[in-house]
Amino acid sequence: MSSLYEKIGGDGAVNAAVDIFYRKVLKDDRIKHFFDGVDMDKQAAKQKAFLTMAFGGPHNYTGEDMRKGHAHLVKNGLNDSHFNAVMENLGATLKELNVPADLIAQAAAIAESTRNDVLGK
Ligand code: HEM
Repeated sequence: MSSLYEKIGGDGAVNAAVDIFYRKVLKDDRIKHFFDGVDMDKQAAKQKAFLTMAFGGPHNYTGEDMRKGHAHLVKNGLNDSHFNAVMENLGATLKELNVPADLIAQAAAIAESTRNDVLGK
């Protein structure tokens, strides 16, 4: 037992979290419009990538990738308030899965570390 990713439950936990997290995001009036026209089924790999990153698991994304991947959203107004909403949904998802609070805080800190890249700052 070492990384946060393993402590949270590895690949199995990511799969469980993906469904709950995206159901929340797509219901959230503050941010759902950013996902208009994004085929969420085809996005399965990307959804998993998001959560794997937040859990500190193995992924191949750099900060530059996050910048490029969200640049079109920033052009459409993506800002801190939307980032905060995603963080809220992430925390609520992990809580629902009974992830201990200290691990939720660690996942939040990792997701938070991508803020400037995601928002193109
Ligand atoms: C918490 C930090 C975030 C992380 C770690 C993250 C991670 C990712 C990753 C890994 C992808 C896939 C990139 C690719 O392979 O092309 C992605 C795509 C996407 N993200 Fe994020 N993201 C974050 C924040 C946000 C926020 C705040 C929003 C909007 C409210 C958002 C909306 C999207 C959308 C709509 C896509 C799909 C873009 C497309 O394919 O057109 N993300 N994100």
